[in-house]
Amino acid sequence: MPLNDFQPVIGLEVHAQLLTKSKLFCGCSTEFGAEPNQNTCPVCLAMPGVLPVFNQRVAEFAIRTGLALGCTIKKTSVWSRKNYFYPDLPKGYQITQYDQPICEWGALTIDTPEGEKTVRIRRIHMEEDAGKNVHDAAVGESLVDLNRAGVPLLEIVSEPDLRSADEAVEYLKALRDVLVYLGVNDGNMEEGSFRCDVNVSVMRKGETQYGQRCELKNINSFRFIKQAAEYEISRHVEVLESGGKIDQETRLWDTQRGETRSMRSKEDAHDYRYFPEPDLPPLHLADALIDEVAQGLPELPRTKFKRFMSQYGIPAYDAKLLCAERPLAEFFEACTQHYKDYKKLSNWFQGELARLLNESGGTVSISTLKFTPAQFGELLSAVEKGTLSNNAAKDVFAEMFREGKSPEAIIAEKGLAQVSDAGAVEAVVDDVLAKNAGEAEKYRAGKKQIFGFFVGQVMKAMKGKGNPALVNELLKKKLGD
Ligand SMILES: Nc1ncnc2c1ncn2[C@@H]1O[C@H](COP(=O)(O)OP(=O)(O)OP(=O)(O)O)[C@@H](O)[C@H]1O
Ligand SMILES: [Mg+2]
Ligand SMILES: [Mg+2]
Repeated sequence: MPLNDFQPVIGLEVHAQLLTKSKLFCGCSTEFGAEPNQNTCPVCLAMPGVLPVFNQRVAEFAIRTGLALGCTIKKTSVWSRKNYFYPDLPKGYQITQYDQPICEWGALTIDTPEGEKTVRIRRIHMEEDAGKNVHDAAVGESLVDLNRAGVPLLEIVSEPDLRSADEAVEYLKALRDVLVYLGVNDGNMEEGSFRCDVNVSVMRKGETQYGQRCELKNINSFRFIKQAAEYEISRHVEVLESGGKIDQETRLWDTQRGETRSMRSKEDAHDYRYFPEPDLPPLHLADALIDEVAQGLPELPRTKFKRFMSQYGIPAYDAKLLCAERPLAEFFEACTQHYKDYKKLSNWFQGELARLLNESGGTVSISTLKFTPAQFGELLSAVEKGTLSNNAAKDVFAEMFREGKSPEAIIAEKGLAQVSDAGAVEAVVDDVLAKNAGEAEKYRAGKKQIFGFFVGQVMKAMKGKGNPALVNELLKKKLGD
């Protein structure tokens, strides 16, 4: 298998749209989904003579991201012009950062089958997004929407430290989780607010010199990223095995055909004729601002995940699911104040809660739940105490989810309380055994398989509300087991 003779090498450039209200250099809204060209002004339309004004919030978001990823925050960074022509870029250049970005040298830890791995992050810089070309084949027109022009982006550039498509996907998932936790990005790949260029090369095993890379542009799902990277790795191996050579290229992923296709030969930095942006001074950051941002950093997903395992004694699988989203993790922690069997609590999160959220089709989220952590705790405690059967608890929970009533009120209203009073259950057991004396005789004589029949009779008499453990226990006792 020739593939095994080669080592894939992958480096990722992530473009993350920042969740600021206004654009990078003007006051236009960054909101997604507005009518085309609604969120524009002379600055982002690139009218002659306009000047950019830097949105300070963007620096705060960049610092927050840089600190979370362990980067050095540069006290001085510089804006540059990256020149290229495209219809969605009316200025003819993009304002970005080049040789002096705001953050340098950080890292992100990911899980691989071989254990934890640290992927180096070379740089994070701020830049403006371009507009969007919309190709309408039906009318045979290409249209330009400039709502996105000037929306702030962070470009987060990894070192070529990834060694497989799976590792690349792990890195992207971990990075997306961090950005969403920080509140700087919404993580939405479909809408393009989290996008990624995948740089792929291969080298023969044992070599130290990296091969020529190809850059796969803007792939909008983890699944496609994995497919595209794997396709590209095989393509490189095939070309090299047959004596060919890889050209530095920008390639597209064709979802329909499941293959990558050449788009253009990859430009080198000199093609862009980068130079310092004359309309913006270098950005100087005060220590006080960096300190303030550092103070406000939340606990990050990986730290939280590890803490959940140790503090609550739950398996990695559970901790991972619970920490996938910050509101979910926070709600779980709030519930732990009211119910102490953390594994059982986690099971309810994965089972009933996840099911109901899913069934709501997105109309209910963790942040809009109608019941409180205390009520969730009350419900589970009622099951624990035997006041409520597990099945009845599911009905009560669904009602809490829909109506936001307290479990106590629902249990009373629906008459769901389970009978755990030994005297009351015993009376019914005695009655059932008296009415079925013949069957009881057979049981005592060895026909043990009819035990379920007695349980059924007792439950029927109690309209399903007998505490099952107690019913079983008393029946066994009375039947002489
Ligand atoms: N031989 C290689 N194989 C795979 N990836 C590589 C290789 N060399 C560099 N890379 C990766 O390619 C990416 C280069 O990104 P960078 O932003 O520095 O430059 P660029 O792609 O030339 O610029 P642009 O932002 O204009 O696309 C990095 O993520 C880096 O890790
Ligand atoms: Mg880049
Ligand atoms: Mg690139």
